[in-house]
Formats: sequence, C-alpha cells, structure tokens
Amino acid sequence: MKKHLKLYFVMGSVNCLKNPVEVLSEAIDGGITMFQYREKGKGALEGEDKLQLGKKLQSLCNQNNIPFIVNDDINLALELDADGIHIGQEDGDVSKIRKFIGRKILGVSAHDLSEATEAVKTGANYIGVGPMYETKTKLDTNEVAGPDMIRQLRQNNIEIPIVGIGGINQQNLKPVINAGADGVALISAISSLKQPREAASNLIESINDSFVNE
Ligand SMILES: Cc1ncsc1CCOP(=O)(O)O
Ligand SMILES: C=C1C=NC(C(F)(F)F)=NC1=N
Ligand SMILES: [Mg+2]
Repeated sequence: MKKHLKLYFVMGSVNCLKNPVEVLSEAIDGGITMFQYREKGKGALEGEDKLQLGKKLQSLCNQNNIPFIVNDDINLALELDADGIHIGQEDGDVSKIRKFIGRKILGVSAHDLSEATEAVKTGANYIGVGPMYETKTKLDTNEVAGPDMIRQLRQNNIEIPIVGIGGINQQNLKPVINAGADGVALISAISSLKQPREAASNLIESINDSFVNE
C-alpha cells in the first residue's frame, strides 16, 4: 500500500484543463503511482457520462498497473469493479462499507487523531489527511491542518499508511513527507497544467528526493 501512495493523482473532468483521458494518460507516463476518480463539484458528470468516463480512466490504469480508486460513489466503484474506494467522514459508516466492498482498498479522510484512530479501527487501508495547505479545489474543506497534523498522528502511534492532501505542489511537498506521510495526493498540481506528464515527472522526482534525504 505505502509504495502506491507516493504520488496519488486525484481528479475529475471539472479539474482538467484538457481532455481528462489525455491528462491521465500523460500523468501515468510522468510517473503517478495511484489514481482516484473524483467526479465532483460544479459541472461534474453524472449517470451514464460519469460511468463512461470512469471506464476509460480505469482501463488506462489497468493497462499500467496503477490502482484505480473511486471517490465517494460506492455503487460506481462496485459497478466498475474498481480496485478501491475513498470515503469522507460524511460518506457513511466505514465498518459497513468495509464489509460491503470486501478486500478492495478502503481509503478514509481524517482531519484529526480521533478520526484517524476510528478509521484504523474500522479497517481503512490508508487515510488521507488534510488540507495540508490552502486549496481552491475543494470548497468545503476543514481549516488548514498542515504537515504537523501528520507528525502528531505518527507521534500518537498511528502506523497506517498516510497520504497528505490539499494545496500540495513541487515547492511544498517535502515537509509533508518529512512529517511522516507515505506520499502526497493532489489535483491541480497536475490536472490544471498544459503539460501533465512533465508535472507528474517533476513531482515524483521531488518526492523520491524527499525520501532519500529524510
Ligand atoms: C479532495 C481534497 N481533500 C482535501 S483538500 C482536497 C482538494 C485537493 O486539491 P488540490 O491538490 O488541487 O489542492
Ligand atoms: C477528500 C479526500 C481526502 N483524501 C483523499 C486521498 F488523498 F485520496 F486520501 N481523497 C479525497 N477525496
Ligand atoms: Mg467525500
């Protein structure tokens, strides 16, 4: 699990500057290690359109052995037979969902020690902790937690794989790794750029450097 979390690209059609299939294809070439289909926000696809785009993105991931995770939408995750699902605190009872999805990857958002502890107890495979920094991508985030939140979780013996998320880019990712995260999750640092391949390549290089000099 930990090795997949190094550069976790999260995106939906509304986040992309150009065709989402092209964006993901380039991001995979650039070196992302995991993908989350998060079709959410103003203008997001729904129903059949959401399913069809999901299928295209999933096949890109399958061709490249990249885990394909669906955000929030359990029915879509099961219909696509996705590799896993990511849910927030408001997306339902984690232990019920764990039973429902069997051995698929289960990611849970956590904003503090109590939510992280709860997620571990109910069988999450990783937790997403944030927001690390200010972000304009998700409008209803909790207040900025910062990399210190990850450090605090590790100091309280939270051993589960952790990925930081929120406002992360090449310039500010090192503190997130140094705080004890196994990787970074991000949207606009790849999806909003004209050259997603180059963006992903620069990001994974910085991430690997951060681990080497830890
Ligand atoms: C999904 C999510 N959860 C916490 S912040 C965020 C948005 C991250 O987007 P960006 O990487 O563009 O800041
Ligand atoms: C709200 C979210 C928080 N964390 C993550 C992830 F990075 F995948 F863990 N994904 C989300 N959609
Ligand atoms: Mg959610």
